[in-house]
This record gives sequence, structure tokens and C-alpha cells, in this order.
Amino acid sequence: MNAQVEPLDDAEIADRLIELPGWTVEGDHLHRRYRFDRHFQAAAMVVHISQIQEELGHHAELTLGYNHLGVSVNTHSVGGRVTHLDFGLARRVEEIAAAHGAH
Ligand SMILES: C[C@H](O)[C@H](O)[C@H]1CNC2=NC(N)=NC(=O)C2=N1
Repeated sequence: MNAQVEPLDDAEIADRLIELPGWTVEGDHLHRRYRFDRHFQAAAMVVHISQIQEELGHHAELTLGYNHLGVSVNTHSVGGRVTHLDFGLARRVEEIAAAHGAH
């Protein structure tokens, strides 16, 4: 699957990061850490992200803490590099973040 997906180069990554404040590329992962006022808000956002991930067929590593949630994603099918699929998921996560109280 995703045989046509290519890793993004550094310039393509930099371009896409401009539209995703708070997101960084650390090593070979696109990453953001969200904070919450309440633990349950973070847990609920995990469920919502899971729903999006199943829709997209693309899955991040989600790290749930007491009042924070880490989202870290790359594309396994190209050997763990960052692709447009990762940015697509990140944009979808950003769309729901404010409604979950993420900041
Ligand atoms: C068949 C299924 O869609 C693939 O295995 C998907 C599942 N989720 C995935 N998630 C991520 N992050 N990278 C992938 O290459 C990937 N592949």
C-alpha cells in the first residue's frame, strides 16, 4: 500500500510546517504535544484521533499523560519517513484540537 508515497525533502517539510504552528519534525517523526486542563479531555481526544486514523488508514503514536497528549507520526510504508500522509493526519488533528480544550 502507498507505493506511490514519497518521503518529503527538508524544504517540503519546512513549507508544510509553516501552516501547522506547534508541530515540529524531530528525527523522522512529525510531532506535537498538546496540553489540557483536565485529563479526561486528553483521553477523549485520543478516541477522536483514533476515529480519524481509522478513516485515513494512517496511525500516529499517541502518548497520553495526565494533562498532555503527544502525537508523533511518520509513514511506516516508506521506512519511517515523513510524507504528505503524516501532514494530512496532523491537519485533521489540528481541526479538532480546540474543541477538545487542547492548547
Ligand atoms: C494497510 C494499512 O492501511 C497500512 O498498514 C497503514 C496503516 N497505518 C499506517 N500508519 C502509518 N503511520 N504508516 C503507515 O505506513 C501505515 N500503513
